[in-house]
Amino acid sequence: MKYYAIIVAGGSGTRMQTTIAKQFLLLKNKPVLMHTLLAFANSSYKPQLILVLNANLVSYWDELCLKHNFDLPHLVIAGGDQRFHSVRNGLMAIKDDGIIAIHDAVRPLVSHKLIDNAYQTAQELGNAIAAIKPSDSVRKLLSKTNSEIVNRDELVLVQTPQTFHINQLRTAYQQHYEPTFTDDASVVERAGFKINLIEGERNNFKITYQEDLELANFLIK
Ligand SMILES: Nc1ccn([C@@H]2O[C@H](COP(=O)(O)OP(=O)(O)OP(=O)(O)O)[C@@H](O)[C@H]2O)c(=O)n1
Ligand SMILES: C[C@](O)(CO)[C@H](O)COP(=O)(O)O
Repeated sequence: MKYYAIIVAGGSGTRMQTTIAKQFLLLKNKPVLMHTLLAFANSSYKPQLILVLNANLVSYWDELCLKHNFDLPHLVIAGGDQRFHSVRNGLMAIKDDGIIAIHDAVRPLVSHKLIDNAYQTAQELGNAIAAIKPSDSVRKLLSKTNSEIVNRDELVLVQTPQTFHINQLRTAYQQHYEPTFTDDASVVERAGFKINLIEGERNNFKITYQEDLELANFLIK
């Protein structure tokens, strides 16, 4: 069986409001993205790595690799307008069958235990989607001035890795893009496949705002 990981890093990080996109910012003297690639490279499944980047930033990435002596083998693919298009571009680079994990470049604290569980469960069940239970209370906005409580026991917060038999993901990504496709599970579910949740990790948060980067700097080893 062949194992792959697509690390999506084609976004512009608008919510972070930094000049350099968040995936290139330094965490313990190394770009966020390098920590993420190393997490997958060091997992038991040793996946082949596919890195999706904004086409305009490929030479910048090459410079960063030289500067940080980063020589981990990986294939670089140009991203697209939305995360959906970036994943699809990465997927098109793979011709074989096997098991594929899709992971946000900006979740560098993902553990080897979670990565290994994701590959193993997807191999057995077709897919595996990391998720955690909300620890805050949750309310639904009804209007600008009105809201109502939601039963949080019926909700989970979805993370990556989202891991699939490649054929399942290929079938799903033949669909046209829809704004509700905010992750890979939503695309695969729309194609008619059952989604299998696995236990995610609280530390596997998505670096989105400045405070997330500060917390990641504190936690990363
Ligand atoms: N066209 C896009 C958009 C997003 N991503 C990637 O998808 C992951 C999750 O997206 P998000 O955290 O929303 O990143 P950005 O889109 O960069 O952030 P923002 O929404 O704040 O602009 C990130 O690793 C991001 O680089 C991507 O590969 N291609
Ligand atoms: C894929 C994801 O990280 C799962 O939580 C999330 O859906 C990405 O959403 P964003 O709109 O790209 O931040």
